[in-house]
Amino acid sequence: MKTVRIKDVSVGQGQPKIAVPITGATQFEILQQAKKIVKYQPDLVEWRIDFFQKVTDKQQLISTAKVLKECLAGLALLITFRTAAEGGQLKLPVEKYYEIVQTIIEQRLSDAIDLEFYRNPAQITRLISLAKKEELTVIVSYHNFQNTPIKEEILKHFTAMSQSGADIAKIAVMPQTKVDVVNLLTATIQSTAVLDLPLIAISMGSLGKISRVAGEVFGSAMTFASVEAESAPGQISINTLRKMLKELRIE
Ligand SMILES: O=C1C[C@@](O)(C(=O)O)C[C@@H](O)[C@@H]1O
Repeated sequence: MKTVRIKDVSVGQGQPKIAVPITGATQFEILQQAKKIVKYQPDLVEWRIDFFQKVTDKQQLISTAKVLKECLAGLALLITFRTAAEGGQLKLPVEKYYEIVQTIIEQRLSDAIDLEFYRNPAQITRLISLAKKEELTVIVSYHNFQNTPIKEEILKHFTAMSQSGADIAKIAVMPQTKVDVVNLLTATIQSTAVLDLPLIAISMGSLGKISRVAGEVFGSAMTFASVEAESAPGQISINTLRKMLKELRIE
């Protein structure tokens, strides 16, 4: 599988890389969480800006990102605005979403950006190109907090995402049954065999926890862990996750 760099982190090779989300509502909370997270030295930090109360205030967004970057002392930063349509915290007109994402890219506020693949295709294509031009790594994503599509559909999602020009493709879905979890894992194995980009595949909730620890076996290149605050159901605390990833290493 092709590997992709986010800052100094090589994604798509070896153990899945650990990302820890920041979910603070205020700059104070964001920096408090960041300070705690830095102590655990994950591979990446994800700032979930849909949790940030001042996200629509451009100057606040820029200044908070700058202090956050300093606080992270060199750790790679991914910025994500998860829209309400895909399980995020804040309902905004979609135009505002494009505007916020554009600010992050143009101001180079992070090393990587999450772009929701199923927003307006022309806008997403434009933002992917812009991010590449500004040298941000692009993760295109699809989330479904209700259920897990059938295996053929997951394959179609990954294939379509791989053709978008993005660097990494991510799918996070909610299982209703054990078979849903297996289908996600199978679709991930099959997709990694034919697609030339790192994939991230997450089955959420307690039923899906296995997908968060077994990425090296099934072909998922990144996993999201918690330091106190979770950003999605089923996330495992970073210390536990580290032990499990180590145990499941393929020699
Ligand atoms: O896309 C993802 C994955 C995620 O939803 C999870 O299930 O761990 C957590 C989100 O913060 C992140 O943006």
